[in-house]
Amino acid sequence: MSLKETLSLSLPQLGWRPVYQQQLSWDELETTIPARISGHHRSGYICWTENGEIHLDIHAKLPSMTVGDWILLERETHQFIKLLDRQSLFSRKAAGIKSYEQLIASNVDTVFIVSSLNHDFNLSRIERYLALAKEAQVEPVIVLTKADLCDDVDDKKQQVQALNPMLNVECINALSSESCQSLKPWCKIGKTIAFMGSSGVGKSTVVNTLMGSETQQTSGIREQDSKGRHTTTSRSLLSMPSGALLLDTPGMREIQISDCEQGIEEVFADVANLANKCRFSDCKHISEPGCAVLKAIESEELDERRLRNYRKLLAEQARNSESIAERRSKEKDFHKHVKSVMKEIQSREKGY
Ligand SMILES: Nc1nc2c(ncn2[C@@H]2O[C@H](COP(=O)(O)OP(=O)(O)OP(=O)(O)O)[C@@H](O)[C@H]2O)c(=O)[nH]1
Ligand SMILES: [Zn+2]
Repeated sequence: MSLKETLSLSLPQLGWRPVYQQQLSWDELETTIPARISGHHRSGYICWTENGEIHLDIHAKLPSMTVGDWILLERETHQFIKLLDRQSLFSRKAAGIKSYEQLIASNVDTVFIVSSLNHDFNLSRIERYLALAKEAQVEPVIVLTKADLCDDVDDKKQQVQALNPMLNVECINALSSESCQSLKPWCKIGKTIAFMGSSGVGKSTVVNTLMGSETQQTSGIREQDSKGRHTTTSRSLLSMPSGALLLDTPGMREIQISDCEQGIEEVFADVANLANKCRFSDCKHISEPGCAVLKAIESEELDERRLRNYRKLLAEQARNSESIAERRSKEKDFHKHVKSVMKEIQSREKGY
């Protein structure tokens, strides 16, 4: 482990706040320092502290951790002490397997769900990302890009707003710094932000515009290794000119719906509320008498597309969770098989 020179950010600039501080005992206040995981490599974690960067080697006693996590390190030796409770977590889970959870990102304050206003505009896709954000317990902001290429910006904005009147929806030209100013309220000092959205919608463009001229400097902070050579270490947490922290991992961009029922139920709370009013408690809303959902569609209170997407996402998340579970169990079987073969070889070698 070594302490390296890095951009020196104060604890509040790193996202530290009372909810983490409260988790420290009197003893820990004296003997430990807080550190935030800013990168993850095969051999270890890159941790940011108030006094610079620390590399934490992976060893068996470490819990499963991810970029964005807050941990405590022993003040002098920088030995790992504990992982602090997370405020939010993006992960992939497999249904029925408690121990299997692939962590993607934690302690994100705001996720920008990016969708473009041209031919990629798709309400169902936005709902899918909303479900992921809800499941992770992160505040979503819908960012509709390519406003400069769209003739009916207001109409499309209203369609998105109709998904939920409480939703924050911003329409921008991602190439214009002035236009991106509308995202600034979520990019304040110490706030951790992330981006989701399909390919080509303009995520990198928004990031580059928000980063301004500092992109190069921040995305690959150059540092010297012991021989004085310049090396670049990849980090997934980047400090932005506005003072916010951008959490950008490949996992975040590729995230799929799995074991996300809670998130889906929250995004489609209106459908669930209607379903509660159906005459039969096991109503499938297909052709049953007294179905409140079908009645709402008929009276145009509920968009049929929304019901279709609700069903589709529920089915998809069940399928994805199952396939993760299946793969996991095959992996386990394989490891068991390898172990038993190794045992047999060993006992043969010993001449039993
Ligand atoms: N005119 C205009 N072009 C935009 C806007 N946002 C993005 N673009 C263009 O759209 C293309 C794709 O943008 P990217 O930022 O690479 O999209 P992305 O979401 O990062 O895509 P991936 O990296 O594949 O995930 C680029 O050519 C951008 O210049 C916008 O608001 N207005
Ligand atoms: Zn019904």
